[in-house]
Amino acid sequence: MDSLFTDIDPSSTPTHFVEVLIPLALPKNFTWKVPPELVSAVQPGVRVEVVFGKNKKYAGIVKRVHQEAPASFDPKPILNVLDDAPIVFLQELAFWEWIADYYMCSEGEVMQAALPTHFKLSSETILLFNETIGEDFSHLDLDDEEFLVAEALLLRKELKLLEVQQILDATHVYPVIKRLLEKQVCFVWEELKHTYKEKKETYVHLQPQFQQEEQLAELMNSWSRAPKQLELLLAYLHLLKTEGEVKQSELLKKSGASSAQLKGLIEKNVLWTESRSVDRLATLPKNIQIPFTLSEQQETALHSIREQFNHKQVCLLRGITSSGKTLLYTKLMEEMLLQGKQVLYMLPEIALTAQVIRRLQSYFGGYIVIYHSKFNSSERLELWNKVKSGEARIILGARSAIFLPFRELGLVICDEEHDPSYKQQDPAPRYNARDAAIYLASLFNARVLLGSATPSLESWFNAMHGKYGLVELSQRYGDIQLPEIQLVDTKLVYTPDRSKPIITPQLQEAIELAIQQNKQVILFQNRRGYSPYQVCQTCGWIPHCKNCDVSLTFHKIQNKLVCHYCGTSYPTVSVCEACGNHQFTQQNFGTERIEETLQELFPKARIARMDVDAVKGKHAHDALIQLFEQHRLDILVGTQMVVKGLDFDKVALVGILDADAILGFADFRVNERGFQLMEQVSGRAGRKGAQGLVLIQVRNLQHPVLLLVQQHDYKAFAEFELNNRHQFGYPPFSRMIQLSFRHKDQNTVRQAAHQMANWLNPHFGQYLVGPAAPVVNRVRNQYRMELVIKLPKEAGLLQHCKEQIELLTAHLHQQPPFKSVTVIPDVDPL
Ligand SMILES: Nc1ncnc2c1ncn2[C@@H]1O[C@H](COP(=O)(O)OP(=O)(O)OP(=O)(O)O)[C@@H](O)[C@H]1O
Ligand SMILES: [Zn+2]
Repeated sequence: MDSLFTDIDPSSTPTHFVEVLIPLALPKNFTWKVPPELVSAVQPGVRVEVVFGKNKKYAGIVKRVHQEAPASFDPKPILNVLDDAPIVFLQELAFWEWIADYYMCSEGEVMQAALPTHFKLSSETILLFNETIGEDFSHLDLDDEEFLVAEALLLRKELKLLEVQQILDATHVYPVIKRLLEKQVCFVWEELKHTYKEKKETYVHLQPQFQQEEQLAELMNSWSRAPKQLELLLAYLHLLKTEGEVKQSELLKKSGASSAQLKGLIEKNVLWTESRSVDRLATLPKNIQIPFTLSEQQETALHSIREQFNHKQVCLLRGITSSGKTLLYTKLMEEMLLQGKQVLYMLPEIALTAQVIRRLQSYFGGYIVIYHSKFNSSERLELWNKVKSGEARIILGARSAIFLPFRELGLVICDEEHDPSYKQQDPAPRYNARDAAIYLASLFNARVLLGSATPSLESWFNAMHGKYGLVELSQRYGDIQLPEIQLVDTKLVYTPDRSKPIITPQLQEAIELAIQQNKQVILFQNRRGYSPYQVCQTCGWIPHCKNCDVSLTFHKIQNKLVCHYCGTSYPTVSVCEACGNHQFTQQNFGTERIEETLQELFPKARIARMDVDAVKGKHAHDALIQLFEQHRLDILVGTQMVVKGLDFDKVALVGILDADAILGFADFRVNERGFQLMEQVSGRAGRKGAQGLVLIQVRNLQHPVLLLVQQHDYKAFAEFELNNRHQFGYPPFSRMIQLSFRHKDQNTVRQAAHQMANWLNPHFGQYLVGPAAPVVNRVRNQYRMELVIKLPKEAGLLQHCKEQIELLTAHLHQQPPFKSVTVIPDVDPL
């Protein structure tokens, strides 16, 4: 794909122009002129240095080289070409264009999201000195200019690109920086979003000369008189086989050997050790080892998927919880690997746990690489290059992995395809990775497998109407029954202050029984913190955030009130600001309070909480999962986090503590979300051995969704809910675009939203909903209004509507009072 523009002849006279993407939200791409001496170096996908605006410089990406002089202005020349070969392929450029177009943002914004930091340079960029390089640059082969900047970096530790400009002749800066980055003299500074500590671990490897079986056998034969060493080596080989790679700590534990004995083997040049960050991309041997065979049902399903792929690009696999969907994916991945194709395997971010990673690594060794948001920029770059070169073959990643530079993509697997976290909310591009992946795959003529026990209604609808293929797995692996679901009526439970009971007697009994039988329990509540709000007992006053229009959540452990929208925390209140009274009640309950209650009820049980407060950073999350997996915990209480794709053997009981809160949400997707959540969390129970039990605590027992969850009847649910959607013209029967208006003044934002609605009215009047203030109408001191357009699925209508919105937004911004109103379009909002 590294194709050059072959029709460009540098000696010919016509002027060449380039359309360049720069990382800004511009209404359209800009054009620059190519000076004759640079013509031979420009091609789509390379970076060029350009000046934009008064004096801002950017490294932009060439999208197109052409000879059509712009009619209305004389373009400035590009200053430099930074890359010899394209850093992105033509497919990426086409993909970015599609995303920008479909999700209504600029290609520059897509580029900003897609590229590793390392590639993104602008006048604002800050360079950080790489301390590990030391003070001696002699081995780095720096030229004079590189040396000058390296010296300055050593001295100052960080430099703005503008400052580098002052050090060097201004025309040279970007190419010099590019080379210094490649030589790792410096890094591009990026805002550190995750401040967890890097965790180091020592890994043990076999020296290459013993990786051949014969040599190894010979070595072990010669050791008959060194049993301890032999034992150590055997333990090593065993761990290698089961775990994929060997940690020093585990090896010593398993073999019972001492560090001195291990050191002996290292000195003998049999083993070697390496200390690396746990997240660092593992360099496992490249081999495939798939130790299981599919059940008859799984085999049939695999067959059907292949069959569907013969004539459909996308296939939906609906397999009930614990039916073994992962194993089907594994077989398909193996096939792709053997054909020399790449596979993108997507999972929601929080499902990307060590449990999943370890399993896949044991099947595919070094063929598999992992990509998620916790990686730092050099790791991302390393991975980027591995994908681009084709070395990485199976890419396991979260949403943003769709932006990697695939070379020969053959298959995309989107697991838990219904998961809302595939949709990026902020900032632009507000894409849905599942849907975007389907477009991406089409550029490669690759296939897409969507998998879920509870598919989104959009995908189900597409499968029902033949747009996608459909394959089903309707039995759990090992023919275990789906768990029995019982409803517990919380109205019948007395509490002194007439609040909702946290743990009903029935649930308490079931937990006791499970623990007695040496089983585990998962409890689900979709609220974190201690209590969602405190209410003044006398006048009903509730403490609110000063920046947002929401009540504050009490966090008992920190002893603070926290706003879950902007993150601001406040001291707890003891005096009502309205009436001066001192008595408050805690309304409802979050995970913190449940944990506290459990500790009182089950003082001997080992209890842990899994929510974003309890597991800051990925390691804490993984550590908890491991504790639970090893049965060093009895009860796990958590939010959404406990729902995603976890596979534990010993969970006999699942409790859903407040189903009314799940089903009482004001959103047209509430039933769908409720069904998915309850079915998925139920699915954690009884995966191995005996049938599990689920208790759902609820007031409104008559809710139709509950009955369907109880019967595990996804199809009936889908039919019921599709009926509702049809009646009210919601997706999948329409396409939605949501316009969000934000401004610090409430009147201005209201007027702007109404103005926009009036303008849209003649064309789209019958499809407009609102404008209206959302439930939380002020966040971070910005007032919000929303206008929703529900478009019938008619050819051309969506495009026409997007064009109108863009036009009218520009128009709105020309009206003086609305100049600074932010208008955010969101296509297919979730
Ligand atoms: N053919 C098989 N051989 C051995 N074990 C299997 C087989 N199929 C499934 N299993 C086991 O059954 C369990 C459930 O499989 P898996 O996790 O793939 O289910 P799933 O369909 O992804 O469920 P969920 O949607 O709940 O995540 C796993 O522990 C898996 O190893
Ligand atoms: Zn707030």
